[in-house]
Amino acid sequence: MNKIIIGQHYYLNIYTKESQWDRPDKPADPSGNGKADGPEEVQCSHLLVKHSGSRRPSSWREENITRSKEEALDLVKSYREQIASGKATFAELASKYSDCSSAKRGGDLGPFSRGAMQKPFEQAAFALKVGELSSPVHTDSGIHIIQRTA
Ligand SMILES: O=C(N[C@H](Cc1nc2ccccc2[nH]1)C(=O)O)c1cc2ccccc2s1
Repeated sequence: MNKIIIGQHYYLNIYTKESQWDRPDKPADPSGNGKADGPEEVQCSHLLVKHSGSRRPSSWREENITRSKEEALDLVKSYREQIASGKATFAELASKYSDCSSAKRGGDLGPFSRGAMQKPFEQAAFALKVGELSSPVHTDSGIHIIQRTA
């Protein structure tokens, strides 16, 4: 049976919310990258392909978007392959083909924190490492490829 030691102190890291019995050997890191919950803010670029089921099936490049969801997914996969293989840069393809107005900035959305973007987009973006390319992400806007840049 485990002995219970009445009154033994334990140590709580107020930044990462982690607790331990042993006395910490260095001060807690207050910089918020205690890694317990990931980054507070990320910066991403994205390439959006809208389809007939998109919340707003219109964009700077096409007044009335009629492609099917399946066609949109095929396009997104081909763009992802061109970027991953180095045949084209993210910014080149986003500025040519993204149905988001951020196309004018090579797809750059700027820095954002949680709560700013549609949930599926946020979840994918905050799970990426810097430089990483997402798999296709579905939101009410359409289908996205996301690249975390910071
Ligand atoms: O919501 C926007 N654009 C929508 C399409 C869209 N839907 C999104 C959903 C999640 C993340 C980005 C998204 N962009 C549109 O043009 O119909 C944004 C455009 C821009 C431009 C610059 C910076 C942020 C944003 S967010």
